[in-house]
Amino acid sequence: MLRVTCAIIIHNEKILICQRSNTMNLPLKWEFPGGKVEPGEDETRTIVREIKEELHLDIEVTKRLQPVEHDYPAFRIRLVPFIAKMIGGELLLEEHADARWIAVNELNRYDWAPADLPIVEQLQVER
Ligand SMILES: Nc1nc2c([nH]c(=O)n2[C@H]2C[C@H](O)[C@@H](COP(=O)(O)OP(=O)(O)OP(=O)(O)O)O2)c(=O)[nH]1
Repeated sequence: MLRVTCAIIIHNEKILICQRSNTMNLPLKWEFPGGKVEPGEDETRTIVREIKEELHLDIEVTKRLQPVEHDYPAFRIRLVPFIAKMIGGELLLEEHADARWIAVNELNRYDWAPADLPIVEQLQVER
């Protein structure tokens, strides 16, 4: 099973969502940014590292949400979501096609990676 972390980054009451590029797996799907946990790596460390590498942002994790398990045709994923706040840096996209700061009530306007749908639902309920 592929272990992946993702971050729901909050800043000025908006959430950062990112669109996967054409060349990535799940092309042009929207996601919460993050990436694969490396062997022996702590998940919190993974998410802080990935957000810095991919977006040039500094984050502080405030909460870990319930992990989601999802079966894609070619692999199975365990996606661990973290709520985080932006504490520094300036957004610069290293890998993604697009990124937007949006309100919670705009989440359902986007074409999400299937594994993210339970997280999107959870965020809307908790609002
Ligand atoms: N980052 C991220 N990946 C997600 C999400 N939902 C989802 O199904 N995925 C899938 C897409 C990919 O198959 C996998 C994560 O791969 P990735 O390409 O983002 O991770 P990475 O940066 O560590 O990978 P790599 O480029 O080093 O190979 O998880 C999500 O919300 N965020």
